[in-house]
Amino acid sequence: MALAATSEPVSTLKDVAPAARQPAIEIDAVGKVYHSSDGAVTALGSVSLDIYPGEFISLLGPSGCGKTTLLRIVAGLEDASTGHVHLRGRGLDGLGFVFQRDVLVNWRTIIDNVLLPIDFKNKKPKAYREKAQQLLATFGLKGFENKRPWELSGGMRQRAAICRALIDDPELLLMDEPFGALDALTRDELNVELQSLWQKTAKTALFVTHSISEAVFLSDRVVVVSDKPGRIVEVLDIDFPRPRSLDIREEPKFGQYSRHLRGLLEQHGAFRKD
Ligand SMILES: Nc1ncnc2c1ncn2[C@@H]1O[C@H](COP(=O)(O)OP(=O)(O)OP(=O)(O)O)[C@@H](O)[C@H]1O
Repeated sequence: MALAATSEPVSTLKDVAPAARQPAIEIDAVGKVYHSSDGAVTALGSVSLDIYPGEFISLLGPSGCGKTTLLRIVAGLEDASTGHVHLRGRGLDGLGFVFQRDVLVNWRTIIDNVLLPIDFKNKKPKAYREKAQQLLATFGLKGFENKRPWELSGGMRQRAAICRALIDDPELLLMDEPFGALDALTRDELNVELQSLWQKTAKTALFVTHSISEAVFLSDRVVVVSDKPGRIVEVLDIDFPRPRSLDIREEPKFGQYSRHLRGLLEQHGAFRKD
């Protein structure tokens, strides 16, 4: 395990057969400048990263460093000012997105919220209803299909939002701090459920978080992004076998990874002294 900070981002994947080495997501020198009434804000410097099929990658960085911006550019919700993103496979049609807040539609039932992407894509919801029911059952929401979002807890709503992201069987799962607003126990529970689902379905996952331990627990690689304008300062391989239980957080290696990442975040602006 090499934990030394490097100035060059590392984006190679070990132990992968050459045929599988085509990235699922290629982020090539992506930069973003926002123009507002207060002037120009450079949210992202120049970010390059290759993400391989079936990888679980976390973006970890200080508030405002451009993590959401990068995710939105990958999802095609935002244009890059410079550089480009290339998605293999189904492209944007193969994306599932889970936002910071669940953004469920209050006037739709839970199952109809899960079916929303199917409606948007003008596919026949009937064919997907059984799948929606299965997904909701997998995420502990059996019996809540016909409730409205306000009748569910925050954790349950976020589970429903994950089901919605999965309904059209995406190849790429983009998640923007999906568990940030949840209590610690629910967050742990959902981390384990997410890992299990990701392992079963072999999706490529790009996950934004502020939590060092969540990033280490879930990821194959943790990408550390510097303070605004965001750039990659290091990509850390997390070498724990899968499936991982929450007990790995007690292991010395987990502590080493966490300390190393905390040190990088301190160096790169996560803990301001002002
Ligand atoms: N639409 C916009 N117009 C102008 N500035 C924006 C816009 N969206 C984001 N920004 C600015 O770009 C920078 C990066 O924002 P972004 O939301 O990507 O950061 P982040 O790392 O996801 O933050 P957080 O972790 O707090 O969610 C911030 O300074 C933000 O104020």
